[in-house]
Amino acid sequence: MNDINKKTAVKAAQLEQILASNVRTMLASTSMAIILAYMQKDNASYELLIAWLVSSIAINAVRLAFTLNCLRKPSTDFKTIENRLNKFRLGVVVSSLLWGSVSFFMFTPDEPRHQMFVIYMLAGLSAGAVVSYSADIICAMSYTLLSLVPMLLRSFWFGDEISIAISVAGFIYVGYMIASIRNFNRNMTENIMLRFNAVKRESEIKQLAFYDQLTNLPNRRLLFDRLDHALAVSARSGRRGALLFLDLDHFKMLNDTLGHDMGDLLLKKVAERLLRCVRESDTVARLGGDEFVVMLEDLSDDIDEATKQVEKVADLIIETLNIPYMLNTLEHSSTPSIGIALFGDHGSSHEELLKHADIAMYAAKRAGRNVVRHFDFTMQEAASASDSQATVN
Ligand SMILES: Nc1nc2c(ncn2[C@@H]2O[C@H](COP(=O)(O)OP(=O)(O)OP(=O)(O)O)[C@@H](O)[C@H]2O)c(=O)[nH]1
Repeated sequence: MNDINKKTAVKAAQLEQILASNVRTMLASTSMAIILAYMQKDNASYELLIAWLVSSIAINAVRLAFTLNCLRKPSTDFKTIENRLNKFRLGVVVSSLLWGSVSFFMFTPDEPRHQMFVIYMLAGLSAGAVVSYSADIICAMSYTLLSLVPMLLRSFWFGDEISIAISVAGFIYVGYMIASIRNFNRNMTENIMLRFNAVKRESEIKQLAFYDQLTNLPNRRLLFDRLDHALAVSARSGRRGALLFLDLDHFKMLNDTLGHDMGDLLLKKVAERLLRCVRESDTVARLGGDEFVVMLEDLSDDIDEATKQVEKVADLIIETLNIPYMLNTLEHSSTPSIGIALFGDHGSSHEELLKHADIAMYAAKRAGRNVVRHFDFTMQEAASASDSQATVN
């Protein structure tokens, strides 16, 4: 997992967290703006108060609409996430500047109760910001500092003894808040990384358990899983399916003459070509060595029609795999032998189907290779007879 994925995961989680709490925050902030404006109606210029209130409500409405839009259309793209985070931060800065501006026109040293009320409101708001915005240190810090500190400074310079005491207490409070924001933010980032690493490990384990490491195709275990599912679906719907068992001809010779690495390269190229021959809903698996299996699903319910459909794919595979390969600088020709077994007609369990497709593939080898053979039960008798012959000998 690369750095960009890690960064994206962290930023996405940060954004998700701040967006999730922002609807509540916007409603609380708007209510507090209305209450504050009402309470200060006799202590500030009426025009300024109305302008401030309207601006606060407008910016909160824009931020709310932005939040709802992001929540409705989540993104996993790094650039989009970063862009949204920056816009969100801009909204936070504008909001906190508006709250900070309160210190210029709602500063009432002659009305200590009102003065305390304003400071109490701003402190409450910034405490809310620690909870809501700590996932992003820039949002949390700017909200706390820009909204509360201007009022504390004014109280300190222009207030009486009690205002100065409140201001000093306020600065201690801001110091605690900054420490909390940093702790919360560090813990959250660590949590995100732990979650991210756990997901990454899980996907690596799945990859090892269910996929072939050389070609990245599903392995035998995943093929059987999908085959069991496909057989159940086919039995219910009546739509047929098929297994194509494919073995490369004289693959050993390539290994012996050009080396194992060239053999590996051919196997990878064969896997790529096979994937191009089938629909996305079909499965191409590697059983091991030079053996591949293609599982076709959702074929016609009519046996003749289904047989034609499978033959068409098998012919396409033969044609595609017969095209010479470039193995580094060497041109190499390879052919496959293919055996076909149809769901239901040639077996109703994964073991049976695979065995029958394998028997058909051996019939294709015996027929001279680079051909397709359909399974029929006489092949099985022949295979059993030759097995018993081998045992007797
Ligand atoms: N390069 C490479 N070779 C492998 C791998 N796994 C198995 N093999 C080799 O694949 C070859 C399989 O050969 P076979 O299918 O038995 O024989 P063949 O030469 O293809 O002959 P026919 O199948 O009868 O046409 C053996 O030489 C194995 O050692 C692998 O992961 N990479």
